[in-house]
This record gives sequence, structure tokens and C-alpha cells, in this order.
Amino acid sequence: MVEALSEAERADALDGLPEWDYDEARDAILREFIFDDFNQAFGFMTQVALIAEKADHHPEWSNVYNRVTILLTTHDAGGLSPRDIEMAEAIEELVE
Ligand SMILES: C[C@H](O)[C@H](O)[C@H]1CNC2=NC(N)=NC(=O)C2=N1
Repeated sequence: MVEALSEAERADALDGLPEWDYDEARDAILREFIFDDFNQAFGFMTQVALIAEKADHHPEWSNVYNRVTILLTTHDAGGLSPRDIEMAEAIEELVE
């Protein structure tokens, strides 16, 4: 059973993810990605979908044309867990 991060663990993890914002109400992290066009955005979403399926850890996300907003939290833990951090780090590698 995955556990939610403690406040200290969360602060430490988010130091390494400065592009992500913390949503206290949801105990989640979120980030908006902006691409050149819809094709670029959808290609990114396809890559994230494959990572999510492989990790069995899925984002809550939305897409409007060239923008993709991703929210990560762990339902099984009732909040932010290491799985979300790992997923965010994997996603950052796609856009570096
Ligand atoms: C049964 C399955 O492994 C679980 O429901 C997985 C699927 N993907 C998931 N994704 C997220 N974000 N949180 C979860 O708790 C979660 N649990």
C-alpha cells in the first residue's frame, strides 16, 4: 500500500520539481505545458499515456488545443505519494 508523503518529504521532492505547483486542497501537484500546436500536444499526451500505463499510475489531465494541464495525486494514498514525484520526473524528461 503506497503512503502519502509527509510535509518534509513533499518539500524535499518539490525542490526538484520547480516547474510544478502544489495544490494543497487536493494534496496534488500540477503543471501546464504549452506546445506549438495540437499535434505536438497530442504527441506529448501519447508519450505520457504510455508512461502512465507502464507505471499503472495515471494523471488527471485536460487538453485545450496546444495546452496540456496535468494534475498528479495518488488516489490509493489519498494524497501526494512517491509515485506522483516519479511520474512528474518522467514527464519532465519528455519536455527537457
Ligand atoms: C488498481 C490500479 O492499480 C490502481 O487503481 C491504480 C491505477 N492508477 C492510479 N493512478 C493514480 N493517480 N492514483 C492511483 O491511486 C492509481 N491507482
